Amino acid sequence: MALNGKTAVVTGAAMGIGRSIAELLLQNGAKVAILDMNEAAGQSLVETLNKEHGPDRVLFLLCNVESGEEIKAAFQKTVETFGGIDILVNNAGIFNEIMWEKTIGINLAGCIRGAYLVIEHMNKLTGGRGGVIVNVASIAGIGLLSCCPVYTATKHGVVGFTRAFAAASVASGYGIRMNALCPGFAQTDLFSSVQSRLGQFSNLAGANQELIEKLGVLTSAEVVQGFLELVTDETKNGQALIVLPKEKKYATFPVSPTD
Ligand SMILES: NC(=O)C1=CN([C@@H]2O[C@H](COP(=O)(O)OP(=O)(O)OC[C@H]3O[C@@H](n4cnc5c(N)ncnc54)[C@H](O)[C@@H]3O)[C@@H](O)[C@H]2O)C=CC1
Ligand SMILES: CC/C=C\C[C@H](O)C(=O)/C=C/C=C/C=C\C=C\[C@@H](O)C/C=C\CCC(=O)O
Repeated sequence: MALNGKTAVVTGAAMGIGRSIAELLLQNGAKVAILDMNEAAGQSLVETLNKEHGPDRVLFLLCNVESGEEIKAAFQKTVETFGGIDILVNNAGIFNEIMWEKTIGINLAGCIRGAYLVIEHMNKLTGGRGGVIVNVASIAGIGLLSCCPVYTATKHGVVGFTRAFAAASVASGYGIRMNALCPGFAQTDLFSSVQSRLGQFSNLAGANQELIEKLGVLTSAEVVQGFLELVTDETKNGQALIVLPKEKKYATFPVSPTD
């Protein structure tokens, strides 16, 4: 898929990794709808991006991914403004082992909500032109982080949903690909807040710090280096791309009887 002229929706794009993804898409010629619940940050970013890329390439829509109605309205406004949706990036996420139900509602349920609500705009069986969905999971969706079992569970859920949705879409003829981006630690507001949101297993903060020192910390710009291939390479479907400071690699999974 060539990006020039395509329309992308990025959730949680007012800052952090989502902002870097939106900027990369704009730099490659796409039009971008930025969905976020942080109105001040979203409006400020759009003003910046309008100056850099012109007034008709980027749109900010206030949207909480915990609400199906808000996602549905944002997708409809995007279609009315840009004429369709070719790319969805389910990026919005939080880290909070104390408010763990909220973490599940945003990281996993928010990702599923976005995917299921964008189908009507992409599905080739109902007049769509196909498309690609990238879910921002984490390397904690492949291995585990003992200090945060709920966050780990949400990201494992995102990876599992990605692989199963990708297979179902092919089997159904939707023409929609789905892949997961699985970064390691990255310097963002979420990362900075982790220590104060560890909850049940906050006693393991030291082990987490050792892991951070061992693996290093990515910038948001480094995180999205692998993102483009998940969108543009039409052979990538149901894949999970791990991005660490020293390497990028596709995760491998045990062969299952249903493969
Ligand atoms: N920072 C890190 O170390 C890593 C982050 N990730 C994942 O990357 C994604 C982005 O995280 P960061 O950029 O680090 O976080 P961040 O906190 O810097 O940015 C997250 C953005 O999402 C928005 N957001 C949060 N909840 C929302 C909701 N309910 N509805 C709409 N927008 C919402 C926030 O307002 C913010 O603009 C998350 O899914 C996170 O789990 C994955 C691996 C590593
Ligand atoms: C404590 C959580 C800190 C930040 C949250 C952030 O959003 C995030 O997701 C960071 C994840 C970082 C994980 C770093 C290392 C994980 C290591 C083990 O889980 C091994 C994982 C996978 C091995 C896969 C492989 O190498 O093939």
